[in-house]
Amino acid sequence: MAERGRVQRARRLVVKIGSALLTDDGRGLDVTALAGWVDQLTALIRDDIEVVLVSSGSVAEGMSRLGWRERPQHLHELQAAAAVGQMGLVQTWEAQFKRHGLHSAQILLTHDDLSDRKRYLNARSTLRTLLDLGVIPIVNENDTVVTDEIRFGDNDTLGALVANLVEADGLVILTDQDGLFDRDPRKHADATLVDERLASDAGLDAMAAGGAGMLGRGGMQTKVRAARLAARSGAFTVIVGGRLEQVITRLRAGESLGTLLLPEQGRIAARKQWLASHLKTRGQLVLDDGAVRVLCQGGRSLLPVGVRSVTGQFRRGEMVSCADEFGREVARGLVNYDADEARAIAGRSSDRIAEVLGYVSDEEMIHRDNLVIV
Ligand SMILES: Nc1ncnc2c1ncn2[C@@H]1O[C@H](COP(=O)(O)OP(=O)(O)O)[C@@H](O)[C@H]1O
Ligand SMILES: N[C@@H](CCC(=O)OP(=O)(O)O)C(=O)O
Repeated sequence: MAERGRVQRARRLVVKIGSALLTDDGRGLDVTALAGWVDQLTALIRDDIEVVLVSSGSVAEGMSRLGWRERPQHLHELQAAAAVGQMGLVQTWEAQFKRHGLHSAQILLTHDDLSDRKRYLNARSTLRTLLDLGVIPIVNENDTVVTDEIRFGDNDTLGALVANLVEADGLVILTDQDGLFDRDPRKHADATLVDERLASDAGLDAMAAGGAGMLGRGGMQTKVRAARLAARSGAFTVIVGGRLEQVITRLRAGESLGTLLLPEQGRIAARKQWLASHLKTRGQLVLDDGAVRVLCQGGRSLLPVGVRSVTGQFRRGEMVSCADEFGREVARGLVNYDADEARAIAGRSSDRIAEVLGYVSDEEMIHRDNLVIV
């Protein structure tokens, strides 16, 4: 109960909606329900809360459009269904947000996009730019091209990774049950709803052991796992019934709906710990005194102008060490430019990056969120 204020205070949320909810249990896109969620999300956005939507439903909607009653066995059929269904999904989301004068954008990701450092930073910059522009990113797995080796597998995991990517305060998972119960409520009529736990609580696994619904992929197991992943960047997770009247608005008002799974540490501490665990550095940036001072005071990004020299070979997104003029390490961080580019823009002001490189991917050499002082 005590922690519900976190949901009220959140400034950036990832909201994931499952297949059964979106497609009215496989009968086809539930436009009325979708419109209801869009109305509530729009109210959040008007309140200056940034929202990224993770929408499942492409396979379920594709099956419904193609008149398939049973989930196909072959991967290429599933992928074909996803391709058909994704059209309907994005069209419907777009039309609904347009009613409120809001733009939306389709983002299809594969696991590779988030495991490759460079693509990770690109995905992150694009999502951030969309949020800055007031556009609602609508994310799904790129089902048409994924194979088993490169799939997230379920959108709960994808939702958590997106929450890590955009450093969301929280992940809200809308599903067809009112939340996480102590046992599968489809099989046990006396199951009781779990209100609040630490995401790391080992007792949650046994509760979530029942499988998924007909249309979903992961059931509660993937939702609990997603909550643990989200907790790694300090985000809370709410698992809640998407059919509850005004569910998003009521959560936002602090009402105790669904199950709240909490991280053990705050967002910034979690991120810094994650960064600090990257032991291997690929190169070194030697900073001038001004830059060293600014970084050590904390909370500031490293700009190219403060870099005197660059050693080593590294790529955008890799970890580099930052040292003062005497070679003493002062910080580490994920660098926004390849080594050759970093050399070319070192010592220059950010507004000259375009002139030197022909493009600007970021104004900072290392963004403050990706920097840890040592
Ligand atoms: N302990 C539990 N509490 C709630 N639901 C559970 C539990 N164990 C298993 N389930 C099942 O998980 C299903 C939701 O997961 P899933 O079908 O993957 O939905 P979604 O499409 O929303 O991701 C529920 O319909 C429920 O039957
Ligand atoms: N990318 C798939 C998502 C599958 C999935 O995870 O479904 P769900 O468990 O309902 O969130 C689709 O759009 O059908």
